[in-house]
Amino acid sequence: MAFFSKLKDRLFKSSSKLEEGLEAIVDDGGEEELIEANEPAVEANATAETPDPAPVDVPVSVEDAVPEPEPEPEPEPEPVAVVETPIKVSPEPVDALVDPAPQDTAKPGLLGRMLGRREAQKVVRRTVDDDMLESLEDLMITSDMGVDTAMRVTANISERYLGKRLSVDEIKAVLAEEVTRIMEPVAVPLPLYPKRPQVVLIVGVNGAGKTTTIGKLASQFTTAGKKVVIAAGDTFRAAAVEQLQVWGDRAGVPVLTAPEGSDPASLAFDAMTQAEADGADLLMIDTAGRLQNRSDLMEELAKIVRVIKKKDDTAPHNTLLVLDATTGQNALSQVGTFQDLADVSGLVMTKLDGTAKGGVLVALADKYALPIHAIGVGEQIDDLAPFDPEEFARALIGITD
Ligand SMILES: Nc1nc2c(ncn2[C@@H]2O[C@H](COP(=O)(O)OP(=O)(O)OP(=O)(O)O)[C@@H](O)[C@H]2O)c(=O)[nH]1
Repeated sequence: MAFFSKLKDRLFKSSSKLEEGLEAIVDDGGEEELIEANEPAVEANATAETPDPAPVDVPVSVEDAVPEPEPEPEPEPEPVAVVETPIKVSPEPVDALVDPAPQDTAKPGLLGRMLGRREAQKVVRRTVDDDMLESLEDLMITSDMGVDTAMRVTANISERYLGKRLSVDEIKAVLAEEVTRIMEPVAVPLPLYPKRPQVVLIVGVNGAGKTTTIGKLASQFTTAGKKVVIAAGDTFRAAAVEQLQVWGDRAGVPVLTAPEGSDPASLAFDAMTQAEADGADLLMIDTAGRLQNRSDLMEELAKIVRVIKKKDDTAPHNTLLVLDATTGQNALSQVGTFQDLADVSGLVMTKLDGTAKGGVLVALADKYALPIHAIGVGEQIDDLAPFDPEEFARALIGITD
């Protein structure tokens, strides 16, 4: 199955919520129209404003991302976007002006057919006015896209379409275009640097999906030919360490552990030593997610960073915050909290499958503009996908091909 339809199927809860809302908005005050097949609803110049889709994979350059104190002996670094490896989708153009799903078809009469008239279709359209825009704004807010985003998107729609008549499918296309535009700048694959080992610190609350994401990433990096080492930094929870070992086995990657209750910073230091000795390309360090005791966690993370820096003062090279999409608006506040605790460099959003809260990604992008490196769409090892803004927008809004 193509990944696009997979994501669409998995985001169905978000999309069906939006879809039902849009249908209700258009039905409320909309009127049925008979249109010629493929007749545009609004002037062609509206499409002229459609932005060109940005390239999906935009690796961050090494120079920009990691200040190197000494020049590397290697030739000019080539950032490798590991999350783009397994699945590649070609974005499809958003055609805002064609109503692709007629609800009914009226056959032309004999005379019409003899004169070669095209088939007419029935479609319900509603005039874009203040009431309609307000309903649209409310729908976006209840779909977790955030108040600011909802206001901005409806303002854009108002500017382009006020007074024009749009069908559900046409509004969906316009919305997908707007969401794509917001998401494009944050769609940045996890960068790989020539620095060995590249140290990736994984942070996030318990249950967000850190262990699973580390396992999935380790598998993808390994498939991409990278040597990976994992450090089980949540030393206070034996179950967490065991789970990480299970994922390490699945990915074929060694997991370094320390006795229960021992200092996570000391494990991080040992892991650095071993990763260096092994010539590992990547060291992924899991961390605890006990937000209940914030100051302890802050101290723990700060200490891990301090000892890592003793080995390599440019490390950690990435601090990934793993967020659970099912927590909706809570994911937003977690970003704020973890930005205070650690220097978050990018996000992975898990559990986008089977949630009606996928819209929170739009609010996150709009508010924090942090790179979204990948999304989790299931519990299996392959269920980590590159973040493709257009694909996401179409899946979120429920556009069918
Ligand atoms: N459906 C779905 N489930 C996921 C995804 N990612 C993780 N999970 C599930 O979420 C639960 C928690 O995942 P973990 O990886 O253990 O989360 P954690 O952050 O390491 O949690 P702690 O070990 O408690 O710190 C597990 O049951 C995972 O299978 C995803 O993308 N989709």
